[in-house]
Amino acid sequence: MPQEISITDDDILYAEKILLNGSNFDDERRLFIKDLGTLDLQAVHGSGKTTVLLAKLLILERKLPLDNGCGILVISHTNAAVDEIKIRIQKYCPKLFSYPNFIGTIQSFVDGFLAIPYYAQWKKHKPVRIDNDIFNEQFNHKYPIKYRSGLEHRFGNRYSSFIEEFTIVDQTISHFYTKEPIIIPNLGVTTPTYVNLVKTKKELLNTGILNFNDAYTFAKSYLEKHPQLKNLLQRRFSYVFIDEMQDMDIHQYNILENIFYDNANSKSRYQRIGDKNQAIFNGDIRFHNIWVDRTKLLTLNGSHRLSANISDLVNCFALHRPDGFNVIGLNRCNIKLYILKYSNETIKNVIPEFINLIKRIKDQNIDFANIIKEKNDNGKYKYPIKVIAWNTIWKTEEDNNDVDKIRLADYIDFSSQIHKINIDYPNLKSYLVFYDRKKHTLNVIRTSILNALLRILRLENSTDSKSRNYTRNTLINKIKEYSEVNNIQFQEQFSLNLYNWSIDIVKGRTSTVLENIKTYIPTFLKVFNTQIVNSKNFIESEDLGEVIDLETETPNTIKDEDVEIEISNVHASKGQTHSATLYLESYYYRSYESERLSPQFLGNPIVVNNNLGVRIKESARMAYVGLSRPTHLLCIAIHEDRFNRLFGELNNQNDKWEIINVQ
Ligand SMILES: Nc1ncnc2c1ncn2[C@@H]1O[C@H](COP(=O)(O)OP(=O)(O)OP(=O)(O)O)[C@@H](O)[C@H]1O
Repeated sequence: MPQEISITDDDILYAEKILLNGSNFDDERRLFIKDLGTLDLQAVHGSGKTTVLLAKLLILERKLPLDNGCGILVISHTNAAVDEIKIRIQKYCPKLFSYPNFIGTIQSFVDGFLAIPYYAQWKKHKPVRIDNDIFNEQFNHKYPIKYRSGLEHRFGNRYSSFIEEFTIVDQTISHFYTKEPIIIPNLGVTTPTYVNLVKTKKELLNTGILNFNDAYTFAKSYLEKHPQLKNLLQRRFSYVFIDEMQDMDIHQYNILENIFYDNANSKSRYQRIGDKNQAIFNGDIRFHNIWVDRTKLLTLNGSHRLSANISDLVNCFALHRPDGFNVIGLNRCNIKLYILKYSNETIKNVIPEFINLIKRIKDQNIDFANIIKEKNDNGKYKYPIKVIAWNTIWKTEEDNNDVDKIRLADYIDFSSQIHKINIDYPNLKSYLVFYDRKKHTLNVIRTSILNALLRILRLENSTDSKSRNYTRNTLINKIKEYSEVNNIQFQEQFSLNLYNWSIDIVKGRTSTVLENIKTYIPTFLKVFNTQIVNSKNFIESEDLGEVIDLETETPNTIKDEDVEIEISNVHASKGQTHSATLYLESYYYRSYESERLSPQFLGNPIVVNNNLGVRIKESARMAYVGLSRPTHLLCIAIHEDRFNRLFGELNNQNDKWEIINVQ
């Protein structure tokens, strides 16, 4: 059994002083902080679940070292979440952040404690790399292109995930974790495509070029072959805390469960913390059924972040609604909820109107005026003002005139916001690596790829007299014309490629994209009656040379007098606390959040049953996360057509909402 530790009121007072700016933990939160047994904590948005975990860790630091060399394990999903823990408490916790304790991502835990030792035992050397990018680059390099094109054709968008999700079990292509055979339609196991797939994967495994999923394959095998390992890990880590549990994928969930719960036989105390309603990363609708609550389930219900107005609204979007579900907004701010009603003509005035509103409210509300100014030790705003949207995918030039597919880019003229990006990099790869990573839209990547294609055209100086003078727009027009003249779907495929490449780069699959673009270039050049001659070095060279590091450039912000706002997407705002948030409705799969969720905006809690569509569920989760960020001011931008059609019953006589017509 782990060493018994008791947490006193004095310990809690110590944590409050560091974390709470004069406030206190109430009984519900003290109950969790004091409890070191195996349990789940389901905590609603803004209830302070990160804060109570930090309190517990600050207190445990005072009790370290544990007896018998045992340690504490803290796991989160992303590096950003781990960094957040470090930023907030590392300076108070020198012991917690060193051996035998471990604080890191689920991937770093699995790599370090399971996959690498097992691989080293098997091969007598450590893996060369565990990294999707390098794996994909090497895979595409080794797997003959003639077979790859056939597979890409079969899998379409899913090709990259397929390459990362398979392993070899007895010469059979199988799922990396379940080890079940993967049936590839119309592909026999004796075909060269299949045989070479097996051969290439084996070669990479033997050399030690692994992807992230391979680490789970090895981890699982290690645990199966050495059952005593589980015991060793349980002894090593007496207390295990998993933050943002709802974001774990099923294989991550299972491996943790197997080691640290061990069918209730574990020596470790295992605490899982999260909010099922905020699962927007794994995108897995089944996840609600995967995370099975522990017998001991603690909850944090009140939201310290939200006011009653905001909380009452956000409650309506919660898909996971245990009996009596109701998030109480504990923040006493009484600012109304705002709708900014815009038209096609006034859409670009939505953000300026939001800025005006902030200025007005700050003149009337001293608390708001103070909170928007507050800064952290690192000089950044503690509670930033943000504009967020779900669909931040850049429109292609072709659908620019389609006013009914509104996305983030329609609300703001990015060309005036984005600083000059170098458009003359030394080689194709640089265009894929040095796009502006601070921007959360795909547009910057798409633009960078188009710039690279223009550069190739310039280098080729083809017989098409315009080649040297194309701009991104005229290039797209030329492709459109080519499709029409030849009566083929070239333009559609070109747009789809740009979209898929941009998405894959965001996901870190730069090497795969580079290979895909290289393969596509001859087809692209045919449009201009030319082929690769002068651009060969530009396409092949991979030396990134001395290029400015765009990571250090300023993020996407707009400053108007003393109001600074940041533009971002809903995913990136996860876990954040804003002082004011403007949520821009956006088009996704044939409709808008304001359409799919209009009953919820009007105050009706969502009813979860088997008839509830997948897109409605997705939209509800997105709205739940996005709308639950601000402490004070929540604005939602809705088009007047949708407002008039669906929100007619809201008007300014309402004591909760205020509707502003954007002029
Ligand atoms: N006990 C408390 N008293 C007062 N304020 C608190 C308390 N706990 C947390 N807060 C404040 O409430 C806000 C939200 O806290 P925190 O980020 O820990 O919540 P969370 O549950 O992790 O949020 P989410 O899951 O929605 O991202 C922060 O500004 C935090 O400082």
